[in-house]
Amino acid sequence: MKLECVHCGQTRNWQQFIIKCPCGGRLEVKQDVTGLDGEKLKGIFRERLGERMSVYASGVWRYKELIFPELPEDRIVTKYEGNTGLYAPETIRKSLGIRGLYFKAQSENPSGSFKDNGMTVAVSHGRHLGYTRFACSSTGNTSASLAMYAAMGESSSYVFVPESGISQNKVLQTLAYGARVIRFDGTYDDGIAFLERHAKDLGLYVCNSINPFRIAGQKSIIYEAAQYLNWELPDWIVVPGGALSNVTAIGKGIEDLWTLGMIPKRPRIALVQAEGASPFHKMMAAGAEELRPEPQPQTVASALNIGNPPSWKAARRVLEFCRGVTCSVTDEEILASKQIIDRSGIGCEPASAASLAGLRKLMAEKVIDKEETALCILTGNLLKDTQVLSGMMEHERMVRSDLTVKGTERWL
Ligand SMILES: N[C@@H](CCOP(=O)(O)O)C(=O)O
Repeated sequence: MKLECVHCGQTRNWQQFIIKCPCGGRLEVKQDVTGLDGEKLKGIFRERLGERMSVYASGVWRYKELIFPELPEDRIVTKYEGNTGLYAPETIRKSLGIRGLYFKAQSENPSGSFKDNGMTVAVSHGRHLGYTRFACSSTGNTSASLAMYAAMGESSSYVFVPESGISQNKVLQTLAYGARVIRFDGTYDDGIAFLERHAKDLGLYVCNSINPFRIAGQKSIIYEAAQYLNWELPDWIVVPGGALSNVTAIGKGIEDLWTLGMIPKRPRIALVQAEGASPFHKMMAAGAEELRPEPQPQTVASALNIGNPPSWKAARRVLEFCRGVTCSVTDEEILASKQIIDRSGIGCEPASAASLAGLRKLMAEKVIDKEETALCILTGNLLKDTQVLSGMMEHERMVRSDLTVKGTERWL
């Protein structure tokens, strides 16, 4: 495994980790999977499904050969992340009129979001290199995940959290795991810029998705979905997009499976952004060469409140590889889809519901055909954002009762 700069192409080994190449480019993990035997791997991954309390019981480290083969097992910090549900909600499928529909609930991860898939790898790597101080900029899910793994690894975490536009629950979760929370006036993007400039001097190991080990771990989301579906993925993978780490990781994961002949066809990716924070979609729709950052991103889906997504170049490359499309959806569309997902019993945070909102929109626009199949990625847990929930709460569904059988017609 090597780290390669996406800008100048310079490579370094994974022990010589830095968050940004001296030329200013971002680093990517380059792993040559061509020597691996896809069929043999399927057998190994199948056997590991029976593991309990070993690192291979994790739904990330089950795929270690494709993620970080060099890392010694005893350096892994795991909470048996991954292993999340794949659901086929029949009522929603029927109401959409699509041939097949799945939800992959990354919200069922130990800290309640998909960040755990990547964080276990980043924190394990950092600790192996000898770091004891970990940091991130966050709208809340990344910080909660980092704080949890840092605590598991008996290390410290320092998280930079914007003063506004984020969910208080996530900050409380982060504090509860013992992180030092540094609040600031600005956006997630400002926090990233600060860490890129100062983390090295402060001795901090950065755990945002600009860290390529996060992306390597998040590839497991699509490996797991493929394994659960007997190595045959649906026609479309629908992914919400803020910082764009998920779409990047899923695209790279698909590329690995395809290169190794482990899947018979390459699914397409649909990337969905919230309208008030959609610089990537705007760039793609305009056929522009460069992303124009949005200084004031604004959406009810707080996890998507990102105006300058760090992974946009990598995301564009994977969309090319997967013949991807992009779209944006309004806050109203997001909340309407969230209600559908919540009432199916699966539940999710607002950002996750952008996937279903996007699927509905792309079907209405006939980009996705009803004869096709789709898998929506749900990124965060329903209880991650109770502020939004109380705003949505329908009080007419609550009634008072004096606990006598009289008046039951009001609620029965
Ligand atoms: N929604 C994210 C913001 C992006 O974070 P990153 O982990 O991709 O850097 C959050 O939870 O902070």
